Amino acid sequence: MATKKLLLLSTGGTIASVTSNTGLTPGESGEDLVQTLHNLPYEIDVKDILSLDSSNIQPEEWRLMAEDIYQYRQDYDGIVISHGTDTMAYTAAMLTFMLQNIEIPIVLTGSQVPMSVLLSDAPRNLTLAFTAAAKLQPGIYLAFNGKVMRGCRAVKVRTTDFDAFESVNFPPVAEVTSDGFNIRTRRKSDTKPCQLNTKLDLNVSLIKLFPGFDPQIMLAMAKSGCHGFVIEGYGLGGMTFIRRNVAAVIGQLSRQNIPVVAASQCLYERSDLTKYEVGRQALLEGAISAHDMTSESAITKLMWALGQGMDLGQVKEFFATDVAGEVTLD
Ligand SMILES: NC(=O)C[C@H](N)C(=O)O
Repeated sequence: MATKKLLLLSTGGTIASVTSNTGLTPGESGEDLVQTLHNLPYEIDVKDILSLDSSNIQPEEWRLMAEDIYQYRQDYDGIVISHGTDTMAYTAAMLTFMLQNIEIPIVLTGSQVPMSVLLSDAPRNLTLAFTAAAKLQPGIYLAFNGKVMRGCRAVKVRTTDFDAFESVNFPPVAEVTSDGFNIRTRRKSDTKPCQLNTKLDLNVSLIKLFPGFDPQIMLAMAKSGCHGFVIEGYGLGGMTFIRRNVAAVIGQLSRQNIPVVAASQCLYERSDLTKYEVGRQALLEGAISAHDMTSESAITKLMWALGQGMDLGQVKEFFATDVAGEVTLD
């Protein structure tokens, strides 16, 4: 079998960070990272495209990554992106929407400890990412601490522990066990060609409900240009309706063609607005269920949907569609 040809796009993050007077900051190149790995049975090219802590990664950087992936996808069997962990799940979710039907595996990874530090988790995460990029079917993935998950299901759940990410509401696609690289789940492959689409509407907001939240703020935000909301409600997606009537505000926003997606503050399982009165009122007023999507996927999906010029009805339909494995619809 021919040796797989892989590309590393390095973007910074802790994995590439060095100590400075102003705190840990990216300073190592992709070549530095790859050189610390030994005996990888792949041909690896490297391009340094960014050198940022991922807290500084924003839609402009998502676009750059998506464009580079799109440009190089036919020259490589797989692409690895080294990236800070803080916003990696958002990047992974957004790339899922920007690069639908991608023809090769794209695997994001990073580390909790810089590559240059003894006992860092970087070498094994990067090795795992290259393995996943060589072996998995096409798609956008995140590889960390022995697990590879769908990018659109990943959530950062720990700030310092090596086990920083979890695959939420969907099992990891692959895991490292004593048998080696174990692929657990496969998805029906699409044969449609990949389309790069980086149009986004950034005028969106992600709100976490708390007792006492005044929903009038959402109307003020809409007035000053907010085009869509994701609200993390309680439990199955419940929203307050006495005194501070969130459901009624959702109705007002819906009548202005402004979508409100109802997600849950609970990390696991799903939002279901049909069960309780506090959910049904919101549903009747036009709330759109995020089902079992992560908030990272819900907000990036909304940015992308509005970027396509979708109206409220189309956004509703789009959220009832599984684009790339980000949602379970029953
Ligand atoms: N572990 C990390 O990579 C955290 C770092 N602040 C980043 O996201 O770039």
